[in-house]
Amino acid sequence: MSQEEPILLRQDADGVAHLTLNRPRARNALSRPMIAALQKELDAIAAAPDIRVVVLAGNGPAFCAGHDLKEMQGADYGRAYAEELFAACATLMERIVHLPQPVIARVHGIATAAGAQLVASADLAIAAADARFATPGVNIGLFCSTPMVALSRNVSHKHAMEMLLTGDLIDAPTAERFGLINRAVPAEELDATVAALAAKIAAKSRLTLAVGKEAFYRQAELPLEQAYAYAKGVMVDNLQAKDAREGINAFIEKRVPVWCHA
Ligand SMILES: C/C=C/C(=O)SCCNC(=O)CCNC(=O)[C@H](O)C(C)(C)COP(=O)(O)OP(=O)(O)OC[C@H]1O[C@@H](n2cnc3c(N)ncnc32)[C@H](O)[C@@H]1OP(=O)(O)O
Repeated sequence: MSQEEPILLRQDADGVAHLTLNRPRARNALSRPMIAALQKELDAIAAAPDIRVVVLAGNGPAFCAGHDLKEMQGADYGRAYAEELFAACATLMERIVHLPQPVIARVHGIATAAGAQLVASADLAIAAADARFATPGVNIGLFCSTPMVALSRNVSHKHAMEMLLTGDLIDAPTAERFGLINRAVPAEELDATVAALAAKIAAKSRLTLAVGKEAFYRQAELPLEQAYAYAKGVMVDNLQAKDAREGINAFIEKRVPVWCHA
């Protein structure tokens, strides 16, 4: 794949796919072609039986500086352009949440606005200790309404409001405290930490990961009683799967499971 492509894809032998935003000179600003390319790769990954985990990263000095403000200006801030842009962005974020494979955001540098939204939409996020995050739309008169959807589902009400209303950059330890990321690690440990996390998850059954990820998001939207009823159904179905039987048998027989959906 050419280095000029907006999205780079690399797949490791252990089932880990690496998706890299690749507009470093524009700090990986999410242009329409960039969003379309990312959507296309994720759609293909969703159907790929040999991919079990996805790592999302940015090339160059930043993870992602949000939507492409020059593209917006070039489109004269038109309503039709905006409708298409924000619909595509929402579809992209939903694609990440509904992807059968877990997604890990590997964050370095800056993650702002739609870049912070990507981090919040990922299932897991590991950041370099010097990474910084913000929803700075409020500073340019464009409130981060779509990033708000993912942000408010990840960090507390007051932390989300603080980020959205001030637009201030927060550092990685603060992002960890807010719950926007799992961990902040020294920059030189970022790749090893992400690789270890990805490998640990990639060793599980692909089916079990997909069942669990879908169940997590669906139950979170339900009232308690319905959530338990739904989760009960998921467990009943899950127990019928060959991988559940194999995992339980392997435990009892004190051996490593051999997944059917490896
Ligand atoms: C609902 C959601 C809304 C949104 O997503 S709105 C977007 C909100 N995003 C922002 O407000 C962030 C804007 N960018 C910045 O504040 C800074 O950049 C950074 C802190 C991310 C990085 O700073 P540094 O490393 O010093 O780079 P640099 O010189 O500012 O930028 C390098 C080149 O990248 C272009 N660029 C940066 N961000 C964007 C962007 N979001 N859209 C379009 N271009 C961008 C610049 O203009 C410049 O370009 P040139 O070299 O031609 O001067």
